[in-house]
Amino acid sequence: MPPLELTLVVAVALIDADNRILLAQRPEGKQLAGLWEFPGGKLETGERPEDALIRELREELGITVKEACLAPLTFASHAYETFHLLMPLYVCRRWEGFVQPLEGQGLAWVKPQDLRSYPMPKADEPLIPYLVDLLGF
Ligand SMILES: Nc1nc2c([nH]c(=O)n2[C@H]2C[C@H](O)[C@@H](COP(=O)(O)OP(=O)(O)OP(=O)(O)O)O2)c(=O)[nH]1
Repeated sequence: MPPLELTLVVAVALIDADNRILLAQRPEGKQLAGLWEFPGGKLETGERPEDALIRELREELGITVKEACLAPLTFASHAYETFHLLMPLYVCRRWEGFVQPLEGQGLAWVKPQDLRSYPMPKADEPLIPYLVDLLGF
């Protein structure tokens, strides 16, 4: 079998003042539709990961994030059937503007201990303990 193509996606756990994490629901018609994920997306050609994340947050949620407010937490490395996902996960507690579902996506602010109640893509499941460790149960 040929090796799976590597896909780089950059994502963030936005954390509010109550230590809740923002999850976004993948829209109908997209791969993994209906599952709850961390905001972010694929890099465009030649784009730096941090720039891609800042762009996605503006496009999807209407917020402005400064690169200095993005702290690396961990990453996902997961073989889906048709590609291998490598996804750095940042955390961010500071942004400008109000979070809005600009692409019609469902949004939920979720306590760390409730993350498991939201069906997530397979790649995301191993990330949950890192958030619980960071934020407490
Ligand atoms: N944003 C994000 N994507 C995730 C997560 N977990 C996970 O497996 N993925 C996968 C789903 C998709 O296959 C890929 C992200 O691609 P996407 O389709 O959302 O990215 P995009 O907005 O740049 O995409 P596109 O419509 O231009 O294809 O990563 C996650 O927590 N956040």
